[in-house]
Amino acid sequence: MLVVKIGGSIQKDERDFELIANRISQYSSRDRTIVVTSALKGVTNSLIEATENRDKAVEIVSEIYDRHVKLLSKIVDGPEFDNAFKSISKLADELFRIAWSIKVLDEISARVRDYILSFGERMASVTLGAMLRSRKMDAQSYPEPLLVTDDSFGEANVIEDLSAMEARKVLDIPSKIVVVPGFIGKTPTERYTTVGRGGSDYTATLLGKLLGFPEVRLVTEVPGIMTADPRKFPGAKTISRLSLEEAMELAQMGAKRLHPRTFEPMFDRDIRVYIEGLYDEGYTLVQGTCDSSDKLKGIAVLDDLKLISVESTNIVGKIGSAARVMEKAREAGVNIISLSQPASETTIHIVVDSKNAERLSSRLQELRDVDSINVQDASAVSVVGCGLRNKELFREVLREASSFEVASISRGLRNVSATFVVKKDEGFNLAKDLHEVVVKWIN
Ligand SMILES: Nc1ncnc2c1ncn2[C@@H]1O[C@H](COP(=O)(O)OP(=O)(O)O)[C@@H](O)[C@H]1O
Ligand SMILES: N[C@@H](CC(=O)OP(=O)(O)O)C(=O)O
Repeated sequence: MLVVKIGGSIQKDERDFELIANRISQYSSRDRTIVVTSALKGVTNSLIEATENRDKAVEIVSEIYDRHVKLLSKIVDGPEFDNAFKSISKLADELFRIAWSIKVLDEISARVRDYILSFGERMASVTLGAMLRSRKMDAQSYPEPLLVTDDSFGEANVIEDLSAMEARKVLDIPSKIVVVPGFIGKTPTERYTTVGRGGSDYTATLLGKLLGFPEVRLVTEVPGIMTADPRKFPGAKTISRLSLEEAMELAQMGAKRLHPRTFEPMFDRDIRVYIEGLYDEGYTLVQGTCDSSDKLKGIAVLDDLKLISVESTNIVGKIGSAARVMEKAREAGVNIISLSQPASETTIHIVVDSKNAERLSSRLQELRDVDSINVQDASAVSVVGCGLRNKELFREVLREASSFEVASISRGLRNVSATFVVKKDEGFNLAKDLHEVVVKWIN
């Protein structure tokens, strides 16, 4: 029994669906398969645009509907086409009605936004299921969420015991393959929610856990998790195996745009997760914890950040000074990406997303006892690998970093990562140098 997740990046055209059908056929011939699908490539972004540019919402929905119908006409035949066309048109009618209302009212709530986003994955699961059936595969679509969540719309938290009951419903469906939507959930009162961008990866691993399936496969456009983003680092190589700690660190820092919680369900469960390419052979296996053969695995770069330095000689030794700074971040609703303070306690460095910097720094100005607040462009470059626990390897990484003006160094989960905060214009060069060290040590 296995879960196979089909990413949005590989759902563009007929050729993609031909390859997807072959891949699913290969896995389902060996075992019962739950297929988790993302929305077609770009559809979630278009739906988000509809919620933001509300005067264009109807037009955008119309394009999304046309795209699904055109695709269906190419990949689905006969009576399967008629059924799928009816289901997609019914979903589109519902979506058109919401698009009209947000256009007319020019207003939207977080709940309605998630409701709108849910259509991407629901339409995709109808499309993919119909395509498989039209190829005489024993498949069924179940285009409703299996995850039950709280009502934190946009980043909903999964309620595992209720989700497990909901998820088991698919086991009663007699087909060998069941296609379900990723990314979306519903509250116990049946409101649609979403679990955050990239959430289909997380849906797949979570279903693996909830259904007790030992294997999860995330099929995507790159042949596995690579030593760096291949679009920016042409020398990036596929990582053959990642320990759970390494995978969690890389996911948190945005590698393969994985949902940060993708690997959480693997804790204390014996689940193997493969990240594999649709077009090129190659995969990454995520399994187990660090072992002695693990060296360095990859780098990740966050390069649209701001470093906010709060300086004051009045806060030295005062209990609660750091807490007051953090409280301002909480009040402003700003996530802190990295944080450091020297032992002299004269400065607190906070790294945040650029878009949040102004909001936080203006809140920080309200603090008494602060001499100055400086804001500068920054990048955070992280190296990941269990080998960083080894002094020799860590020294080699530090040697590379020492050619740059490093504002702070911090270590991640179980010391398997090290993050260097530097000026934005130095970020790429540091990443390039560290990537060379990683590629030298990758095993
Ligand atoms: N370390 C990395 N390894 C692999 N891909 C990466 C990495 N960092 C960034 N990426 C990018 O992630 C993209 C795949 O993620 P995504 O578009 O979310 O796929 P999917 O839609 O299939 O889930 C790739 O196009 C790649 O450029
Ligand atoms: N469609 C959602 C969920 C998802 O996981 O997509 P993808 O598999 O394309 O990363 C998103 O774009 O965030």
